[in-house]
Amino acid sequence: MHVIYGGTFDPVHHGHLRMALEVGEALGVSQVNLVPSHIPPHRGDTGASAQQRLEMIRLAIAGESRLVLDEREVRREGASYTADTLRQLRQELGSEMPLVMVVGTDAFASFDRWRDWQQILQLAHIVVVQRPGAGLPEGSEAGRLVRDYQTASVRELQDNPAGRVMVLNPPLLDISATGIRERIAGGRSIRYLTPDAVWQRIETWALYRPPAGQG
Ligand SMILES: Nc1ncnc2c1ncn2[C@@H]1O[C@H](COP(=O)(O)OP(=O)(O)OP(=O)(O)O)[C@@H](O)[C@H]1O
Ligand SMILES: O=C(O)c1ccc[n+]([C@@H]2O[C@H](COP(=O)([O-])O)[C@@H](O)[C@H]2O)c1
Repeated sequence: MHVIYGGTFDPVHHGHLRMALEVGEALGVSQVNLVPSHIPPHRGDTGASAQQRLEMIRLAIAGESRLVLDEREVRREGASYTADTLRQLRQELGSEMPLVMVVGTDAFASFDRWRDWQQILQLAHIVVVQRPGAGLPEGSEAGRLVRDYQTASVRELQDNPAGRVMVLNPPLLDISATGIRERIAGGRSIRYLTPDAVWQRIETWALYRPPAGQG
């Protein structure tokens, strides 16, 4: 089973890293592949460049063999559409290998506005991770997919290449990249929200600070 976990990672933090390990363990895989977006299709500018976000992930996962950095979206450049990434992976992995995309409920809530979203389920399974405070809106397509496709067992993901939706409820850390950027902008500490090597790099690069004169 090949598991990918996409995100903006602006910056990567302990919430992402713990969630990746929890999901990897729940699915019984030895690796979870982190796929940072080059340009997230649905957001404004990122605070850190794509290369800086890659480097922070490298620092965060150094020495952790269960977490792997997949740089394909940054190398592809342009807007990063998940459907493109999954098509590329499907070609590489062949038609039989189970392919899983992990996504939090906050991001999955807008799934029916993702490019080629109907094709995504033909390419991969989706594991939806329930984030506290981020439910799936009543009557939304995302909510319907969870209800209609929801599968009970990891076994079903293993036995099929794509097309199942599974909801997981692992213990999560209440950390967001927005909270980290806001703390820095407000002159507060972000220590212990992200690995020390990432925290130090953010300091060195002076990321996420307000432009001079506005701080
Ligand atoms: N603390 C967390 N625990 C579990 N999953 C998380 C956590 N933070 C983010 N995620 C999930 O990680 C993926 C990538 O998220 P993203 O890079 O946007 O991080 P974020 O912290 O939500 O950032 P932002 O605050 O900028 O939106 C999404 O699927 C999101 O649901
Ligand atoms: O492909 C799309 O249209 C699309 C739209 C919104 C989000 N996504 C993906 O969802 C993942 C989480 O997004 P985000 O904004 O929480 O970082 C990330 O891998 C994005 O590329 C993808």
